[in-house]
Amino acid sequence: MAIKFRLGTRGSPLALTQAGMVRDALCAAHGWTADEVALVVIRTTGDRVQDRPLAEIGGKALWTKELDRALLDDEIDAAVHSMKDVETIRPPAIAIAAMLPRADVRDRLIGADSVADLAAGAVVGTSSPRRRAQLLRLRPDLTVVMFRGNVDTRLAKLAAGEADATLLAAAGLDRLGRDGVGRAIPTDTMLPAPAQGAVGIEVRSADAGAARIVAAIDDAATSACVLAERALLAGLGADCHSPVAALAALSGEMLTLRAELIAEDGSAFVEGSGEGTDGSLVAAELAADLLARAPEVVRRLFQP
Ligand SMILES: NCc1[nH]cc(CCC(=O)O)c1CC(=O)O
Repeated sequence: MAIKFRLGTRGSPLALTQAGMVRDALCAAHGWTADEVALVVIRTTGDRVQDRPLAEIGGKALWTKELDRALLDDEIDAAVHSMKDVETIRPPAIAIAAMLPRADVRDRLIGADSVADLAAGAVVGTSSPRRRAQLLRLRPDLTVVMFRGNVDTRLAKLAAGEADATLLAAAGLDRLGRDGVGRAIPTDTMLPAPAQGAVGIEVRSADAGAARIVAAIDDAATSACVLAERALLAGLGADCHSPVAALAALSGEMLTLRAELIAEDGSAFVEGSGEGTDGSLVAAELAADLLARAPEVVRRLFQP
């Protein structure tokens, strides 16, 4: 047996599960056996530093920098990512080549049945500026404390009483077999992060062979929606420090994109939507529209 393809992944349980899903999809598409696809675990700065806010140690690049290097150094043929963690602007030498079918896009609340049901003044653990802003907008009485670490770490912190509740992506919980954990929050109550629930695969831009291999497992609707959500981030000049939520949906050729920008303390926000057949155009127009209508405290968080 010879290795036909090398997939780079982070080493967290969720990352390994997602890389396994990509391996299975590649095997099904190309008639390979599992041992012909190597999973190469790359340790990232984000995995090592758990005790400080991501913003302080450098943001989203923490998760992708080492995988980018391994890809560019030809140690791997493709890198598997949660698309939510992939920076808005990618190096020209790296291309997003495919996405798996999107999972449940919603956040789940763990510790109460709904945001409205949280006790007055409850403490909620999250390190996501979006979740923090959305929670405080809905419930200004809540106290939001920093919660980092992988899914298991956060559930352990909750069990240890460090907070009354926490929010996690349904996609991550489900993929880790925790489908019974928490209550899904409707997207009308809490719009998810751009690209939430999508697993993407990147290749070297110059590697047409790898791009072709990976394209065989692309879910076109997921790619169209997630690329539109990412184009919105680009139009806003937004990154992982930005309290922005966005969700696209496809109906035939028509793409609908909803988004909201929220002040970090939840005190102000702007929301809007757009639709059309060209996702990047819809995204660019919605970004401009939101910025034009945003209250000053919200607008100054964004630098297009
Ligand atoms: N930022 C961490 C991260 N990146 C992707 C997921 C979940 C899986 C997904 O959204 O695809 C999570 C955990 C979470 O937000 O609960």
